[in-house]
Parts: sequence; structure tokens; C-alpha cells
Amino acid sequence: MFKVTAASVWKPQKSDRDQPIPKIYTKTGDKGFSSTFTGERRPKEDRIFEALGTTDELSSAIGLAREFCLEKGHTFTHQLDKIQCVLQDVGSNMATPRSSARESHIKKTQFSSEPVAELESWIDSYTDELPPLTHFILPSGGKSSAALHVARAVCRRAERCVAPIVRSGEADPDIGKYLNRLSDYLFTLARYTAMKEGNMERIYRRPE
Ligand SMILES: Nc1ncnc2c1ncn2[C@@H]1O[C@H](COP(=O)(O)OP(=O)(O)OP(=O)(O)O)[C@@H](O)[C@H]1O
Repeated sequence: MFKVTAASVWKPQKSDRDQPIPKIYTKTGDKGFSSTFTGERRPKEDRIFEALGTTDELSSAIGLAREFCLEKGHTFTHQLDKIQCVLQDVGSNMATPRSSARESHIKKTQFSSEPVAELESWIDSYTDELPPLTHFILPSGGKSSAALHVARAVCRRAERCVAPIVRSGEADPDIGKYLNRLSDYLFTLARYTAMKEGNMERIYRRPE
């Protein structure tokens, strides 16, 4: 069974006690090669694994920010849950290069534009509540807000990794749009979180 990333391991587990539970390590990656969803073996430094790994880092950064937000009682954490699930779908889409995918692979890993529209509606509703931006702000505003800024910066790196894969036609253009919109969402949410917690956002001042 294909696993999107090592950190999101899923292996079938039989309830039947006679069947051994498969081990997490198959050792098939020990020589520095791994598999796409379509069964191709590629070196681990291939751009697909680079993009999958960066998307995994992004989900992990969001997971940490979510924990800080939960501690503060923020009510928007269900959005972060949903985003982490959508990022799994982004990974599945990238791990299924169109050049070697069968119709059934493509169907199973299709990415729709609906999550992009959802992010836009969330961004718009936070923006309505925020004061307009008049300065460059620095990642700040308390732990939840600063952690969301870290996630935003990782998101932009994921976007840079995904761009050439989308451009080559190997992945769905909507995953590029999703990551582009996601960094705007994380920026806006970081500001909203600072405001809700009553924390100052530090602004850029030219160093004397
Ligand atoms: N270092 C990596 N960074 C990002 N994605 C990876 C990496 N290694 C593998 N992958 C992708 O994540 C999936 C799950 O990772 P996993 O660690 O199980 O692969 P593996 O190294 O090939 O196998 P094993 O760890 O069992 O030897 C792989 O099928 C591959 O698509």
C-alpha cells in the first residue's frame, strides 16, 4: 500500500490475529530509491519526494501551530484540521505523476478546486475583521501567531517545490493554487490570532 510520507504511514492491519501485522519498515528505501503511487522507482532526491517531504513539513508546522491555538481556546482549529487532510490529498496528487498514471490512479487522486474556494472564503472573513495593513509586519504576536508564520514560510517553500511539477503537467494545477492561497490564509490567520489574543504585532523599522 502506498504511503504519502514516512510521517503519515498507513499500512493495512488485519483484525485476524493469525495474520501478522506488517512492519512499518519495508527496507525497500534503504538504497536511496523510493516509489511513486504509480509504482515508478525514483531516487529519493527526485523533485517529487522533495515536494512530498516539504508538504509533510508544512503539515507538521501547521500541526504545531494548531496545538498552540488549541491551548489558547481559538475556535478556528477545525480549519487547520481540514487543511492537514487536504495536504494529504495534495501529496497523493503529486505522488501520482500523470506520465505514468493509469486512469484509475488519476481518478483516485484527483484534486478539485473546492478547497481553494474554501480558503478564499476563510481569508475574506478574517480580513473583514482586521485593521488594514499599513506596515510590513514581522513574524510575532504571541506563540500561536508566530507558529502560524513559521507554517506560512514553510508553505511558500512547498509552493516553490511544487511549481515545477505542476508546470511540467505531472500534477494538477489546483494544488499550486491551493498552496499559493494557503500562505495567504496562514498570514491572515496569524494576524487574526494576534489580534484575538490582544498581542502586538511588531512592525519593520529600518535598523539605525
Ligand atoms: N525521504 C523522503 N522524503 C519524502 N518522501 C519520501 C521519502 N522517502 C520516501 N518517500 C515517499 O513516501 C512514501 C512512504 O515513505 P517510506 O519511508 O515508507 O518509503 P521507503 O523509504 O521507500 O520505504 P521504507 O522506509 O519502508 O524502506 C514512499 O512511498 C515515497 O513515495
